[in-house]
Amino acid sequence: MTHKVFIDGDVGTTGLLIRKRLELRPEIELIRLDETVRKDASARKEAINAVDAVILCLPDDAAREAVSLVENPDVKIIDASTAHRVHEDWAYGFAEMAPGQRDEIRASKRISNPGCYATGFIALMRPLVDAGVIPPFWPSTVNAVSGYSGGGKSMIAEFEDGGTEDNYRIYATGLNHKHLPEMTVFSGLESPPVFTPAVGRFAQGMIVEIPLQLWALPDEPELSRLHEIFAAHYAGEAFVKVASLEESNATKALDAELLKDTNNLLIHVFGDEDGQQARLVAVLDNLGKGASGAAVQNLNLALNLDETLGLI
Ligand SMILES: NC(=O)C1=CN([C@@H]2O[C@H](COP(=O)(O)OP(=O)(O)OC[C@H]3O[C@@H](n4cnc5c(N)ncnc54)[C@H](OP(=O)(O)O)[C@@H]3O)[C@@H](O)[C@H]2O)C=CC1
Ligand SMILES: CC(=O)N[C@@H](CCC(=O)OP(=O)(O)O)C(=O)O
Repeated sequence: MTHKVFIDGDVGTTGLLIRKRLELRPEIELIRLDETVRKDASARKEAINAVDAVILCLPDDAAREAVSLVENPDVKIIDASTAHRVHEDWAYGFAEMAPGQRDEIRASKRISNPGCYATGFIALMRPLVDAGVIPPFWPSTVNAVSGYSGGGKSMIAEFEDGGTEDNYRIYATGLNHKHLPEMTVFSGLESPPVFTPAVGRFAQGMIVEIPLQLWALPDEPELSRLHEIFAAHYAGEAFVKVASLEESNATKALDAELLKDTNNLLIHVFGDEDGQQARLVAVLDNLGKGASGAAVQNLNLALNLDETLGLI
């Protein structure tokens, strides 16, 4: 049995990588629009309503427009944009986030693909909040650096065609990054973190990290307790791995490009010798587990296929 899939925006950064992954899959029949009509609403509407699943790889407004074109009650939509991430009728497409999330994705016809930074932050924060080690009122901070492909075609052109000489720059200085709503809702925290993103002169990959003063937390947890929580939470997961404390202890530096071209996310729990401070670190590919890999994982779930098909 084949499943018909339409990627709306399949020549963009995220869409193209999803297409490359799906083109190799015999059980997927990709419906494509000719270049001359790929932005034409009536051509898109016809494609959207003729398939089993649609993956939206569009700017937010175009994603909202695409959803308004749906008439087929059976079509499943996976939206890679920010438009529906905290919408209550949409399942948040982070299967590993919490017990029951994978089933919610499987059962839903509307799935939002998480933001790349949000994936790293929630992967680190949610298990600790659920375990009661970090209280919901905790005033959190998250620091991150992303490859420039995170800014889509325009940022890729900026870095590759001489539009900027920046090697590393911070941004979102107004503390208003678009991932903050999903970071807050799905971490279990009551207030948004202080989020300090940066972009570097490399195409793909990212590091997201949460610094913690362990002595200030209500139960003054030991590093090993945090590690135990992550190890138990992600046990058996194909795409989220937790480095052992020994490995983390031996890791003196970490490359943001470590997991590029994969759908993997690696967690390190680093700490100081006295057990007073921790750096919780997630490494992932902004275009992998942070975008196109996660979209393919969600598509597999939505179509009731093996979740790992077509992914490394
Ligand atoms: N890059 C990343 O790391 C991540 C991106 N995302 C999200 O995925 C979505 C796509 O991002 P990304 O691939 O980076 O962006 P790009 O700018 O690389 O691609 C967007 C594509 O959408 C096309 N497009 C724009 N408007 C329409 C329309 N009305 N109808 C049809 N196609 C249209 C663009 O056409 P044209 O080629 O003519 O400009 C372009 O090909 C965004 O919402 C983004 O926020 C999510 C996670 C990570
Ligand atoms: C480097 C860079 O600019 N990154 C993008 C986020 C990319 C991403 O994952 O965000 P969406 O899924 O919400 O598009 C940004 O900070 O806006």
